[in-house]
Formats: sequence, C-alpha cells, structure tokens
Amino acid sequence: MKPLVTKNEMKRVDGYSIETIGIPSAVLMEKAAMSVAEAVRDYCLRKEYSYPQQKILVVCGTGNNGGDGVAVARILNEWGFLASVLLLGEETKATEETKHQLSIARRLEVEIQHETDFNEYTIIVDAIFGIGLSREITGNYREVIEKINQTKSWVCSVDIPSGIHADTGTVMGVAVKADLTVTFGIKKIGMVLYPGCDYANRVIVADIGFPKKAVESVCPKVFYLEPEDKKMLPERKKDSNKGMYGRVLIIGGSKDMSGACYLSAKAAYRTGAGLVKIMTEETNRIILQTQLPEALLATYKIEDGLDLKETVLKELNWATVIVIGPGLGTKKHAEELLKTVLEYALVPVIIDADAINLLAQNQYLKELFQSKNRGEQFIFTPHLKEMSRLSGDSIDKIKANLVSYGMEYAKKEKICLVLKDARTIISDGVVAYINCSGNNGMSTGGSGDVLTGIIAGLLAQKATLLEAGAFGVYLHGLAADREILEGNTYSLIASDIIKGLKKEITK
Ligand SMILES: NC(=O)C1=CN([C@@H]2O[C@H](COP(=O)(O)OP(=O)(O)OC[C@H]3O[C@@H](n4cnc5c(N)ncnc54)[C@H](O)[C@@H]3O)[C@@H](O)[C@H]2O)[C@@H](O)CC1
Ligand SMILES: [K+]
Repeated sequence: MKPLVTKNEMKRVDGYSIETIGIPSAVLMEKAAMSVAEAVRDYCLRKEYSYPQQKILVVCGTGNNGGDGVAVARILNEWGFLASVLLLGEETKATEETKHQLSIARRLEVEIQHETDFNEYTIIVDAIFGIGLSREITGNYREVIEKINQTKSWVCSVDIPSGIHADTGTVMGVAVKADLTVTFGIKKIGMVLYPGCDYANRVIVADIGFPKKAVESVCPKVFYLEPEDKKMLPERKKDSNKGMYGRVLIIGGSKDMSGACYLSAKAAYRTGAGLVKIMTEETNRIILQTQLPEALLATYKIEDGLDLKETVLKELNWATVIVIGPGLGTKKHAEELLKTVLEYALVPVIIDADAINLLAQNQYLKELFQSKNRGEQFIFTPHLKEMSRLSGDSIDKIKANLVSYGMEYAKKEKICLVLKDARTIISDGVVAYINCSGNNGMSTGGSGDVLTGIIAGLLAQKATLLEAGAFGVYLHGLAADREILEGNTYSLIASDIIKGLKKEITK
C-alpha cells in the first residue's frame, strides 16, 4: 500500500524536509535531476542510441520544476549527451534555486535558448510546470506544449506532465503527453486519475531523499494497492470447515435477469465464502440450480401477492453478509425486500445496483436507511450514474473531484463507498483508496456483479468494510488483467473475470 498526495501535501513534505529536518533544497533538486537523467540514459541504452548523436531538449519553466530541468541538461551533457535548455518565461522571475542552476549550467557552457525547432530533437524533457501549476495554461506556454505533443520525440516529464492538475488529474487547458514521468518521492493523486494517468503514461517514483518522517508529517489520506498487498487476503486455516468462512445471502435476480445474481454468487464462492445463498424469484430456480449447483436457493413468487417479510427475516438471520440489488429490478416487491433489509439486517450489507436505484427513487427508504445506519455496516457500490441518481449531483460535479467527493459522501452517510469508474474510489470517509488495477475490457455487462460477489466473499471472511472494498476492487481488476490475451480487451466478459480470480487469489 502506497500513499498518494495532493500538491499541498507534497509542498508540506518538501517544506518539512528542508525547513524542519534541514536537508538543503539544492540537494533534493540535484537528486531529482539525477533520477530524471538516469531515466533518459536508460531509455537511450535500451534504444542502443549512441550518445552524441542524440539531441535532447530540456524545456524549462522558471519555477523549481524548471530548475530540475536545467540540472538534468547539465548532468546529461556531463555524460556526453547533447542536451540543451529551452527556457520559457522571464529569467528575472525565476526561483532562487532555478537561478542558481542556470548559473551553474552557464559556467559549464550548457546551451540555453529561448526558441528552437522542436523537430531537431529525438528526446524532450518536460520541466515546464510541476506541482506549482496554479491556473489554466495560455499564450506561449500553451503553444510550446502543443508543439511538444506534435513532435515524434520521446518525452519524459519531470515530476508530473506540465498541464496536469496534481490533485484531480484534469488538463489545465493543455498538457504534455509523456512517454515516461519521473515523479519525486510520492505519486501525486492527479497522475493516477484519468485523464492525468494517460498523460503521465509510465511512471517511475524516484527516491530523492524525502525522509519518512516528512511523509508521515502530512498524514496522507489517499492510498493505492500494489501486488504485495495481496497479503490482505484473509487467512485460511488448514483445519477448516465451511462454517468458518461465512454465509453470504444475495437478494437479487428477477424474471428477465438471472445472470446478475449468478455472477455475484459465483464470485463470492470463488473468493472463498463458505456458503452462498441466492434469494430470488421462483422462475430463476432451474437456471440457477443448473448453472451454480453449489449455491443454496430461497425462492419466492411475486404474483402470489404474498407478504415476503417473514421469508426474508428467516434468511437475514441465517446470513453473516447480505447483498441486495444485483438484477433485482425496482418493482414493488423489490422495494419491500429492501425495506425489510434496511429495517432488520444486523450484519454487513452491500447495497448494489437496483437497490441503489430504489434508494434514489424513494425518499422514505433513504430516511429509513439513515435512521437505522449506525456506521460500519453498509457498503454502497454505485457507478457514476447511480451515484448521481443517489445524491442528485451531476456526473460532471462528481467527476470534477472524484476523490474528495467520494470521501465526503462516505463520511456524510456513514458508509463505505465504492464509487465505480475507470479509477474506482473506495472510502469510509476517513481515508480513500484509488484503484489502479483493471482495464477497459471491464466495461461490460456483469462486471459490477462480479465485483459485488468478491467484496461479499471478503466480508464473509471477516475483512472490514474498507478492506473488503479496497482489496475487492483491486482483486477484481487484477483478475480481469489476467484474462486479457495479447492486449485484447474487447473480448473480456464478466465470467472471464471470475476465471481470472481463481488464478489471482494467492498470497
Ligand atoms: N525543494 C523543493 O521544493 C523541490 C522541488 N522540486 C521541484 O519543484 C517543483 C515545484 O516547484 P514550484 O513550486 O517552484 O512550481 P513549478 O515549477 O511547478 O511552477 C510554478 C511556477 O509557474 C508559474 N505558473 C503556475 N501556473 C502557471 C500557468 N498556468 N501559466 C504560467 N505560469 C504558471 C507559477 O507562478 C510559478 O512561478 C516540483 O514539481 C519539483 O519538480 C524538486 O526539485 C524537489 C525539491
Ligand atoms: K513537468
């Protein structure tokens, strides 16, 4: 698990390292520049480029990002490359560090230009703006960035692609499309969210010597998971029995929709749940028994006009985890089922799909939920459209700052929110995870139902809501990545993700 920071948090890490600990700013800058120069050299070595024949342009602004760039040009020259600086902006307004770097570079006769022909260079280093970017990019800066993007050169961005907002990943008018980004110390939130992550492309996190204490001093609240976090998988004892791994009740499925609850149930089993029961309409009995004989069934007939409450209550008592929503529909009986769950459930509940739509449509259900919820019990798994229905906010508003939106909503409603998008946000209102696994093949029917099943499977094995949400989403993405053959994301279907799960569930 690694932290992600906003630009203000990163500035505080810088400040703490320099002012409180006493590491000179120039030392950090030198190490930063060295790590970028090494990345450029590695690229040339991989390409088997001979040194002097490669012309490298380092485009520098007047902030400290530009100072890094000037030092990169100087180091590359020392190594035998032909690297020159294109300096943008007024030198008199440069930071002290950048002025200092310019004077060193001049003494070593590094070429410093104010305009150039971009097509002369095989490699461009982008050191125009880093985390200090504070407004939309216009004028000459904009023209230069557009020219960089039009070249065929390989582009390496220093710290973050110039033009990407470090907190939200949005493009501030225009942004550099990098092939590689070398970022310092900690990844910035904006370079893992879309579209920022597309612009950053491959990212190297360079250790430039920020002390651990400096990072801890800002108490990061946003994280992402990595393969080593597979240790979060719940333990499985050698002398175990199915009673130890929980009982998942999935309330879902309707006449024309049996697949959703089937996928959730199968994914819950494949994640390690002890027993899974599907509560659904009688019409789904044969298909579910044929497709997933491992699942227990509790069926009901809606046309009877029966009061479902007693039947549901019996099942609620049986379950250690409840899922409500996959393929449920939003008819009257579905509303009744949700009402009963909200009223009587005492175990963790995942509110998914149509159950979210029902909450969004019925104010009395929202109020019932709010009156019953004491915290630590509910996970909501909306995609952006469902989130918008639920909160009444537009998708644009939600997307404008996905992480803080998700955190605030989770805090306000006292839930664990799994806000599904190309980068899913998981938050309990205190911290948030941004999921970085998965691929665009997952934009396919049933993918969300599989996720719900995985989260339920983890809850059944006693993961906390936040662990089940964050790790479940991560595992879901890894499983999907496993099933992509030679980059073909077109053909991925939801049941493939369950297949991938089988291969990914190892510590
Ligand atoms: N000691 C430090 O603080 C370190 C800083 N480092 C580098 O310093 C960077 C941050 O440096 P700064 O805070 O100086 O900021 P930047 O270098 O990112 O740029 C800020 C400058 O650009 C101007 N600016 C912002 N938005 C603009 C726009 N849209 N159009 C035109 N001008 C605009 C600002 O007025 C300011 O002068 C990091 O990203 C990193 O690359 C590294 O050298 C590591 C150590
Ligand atoms: K940059």
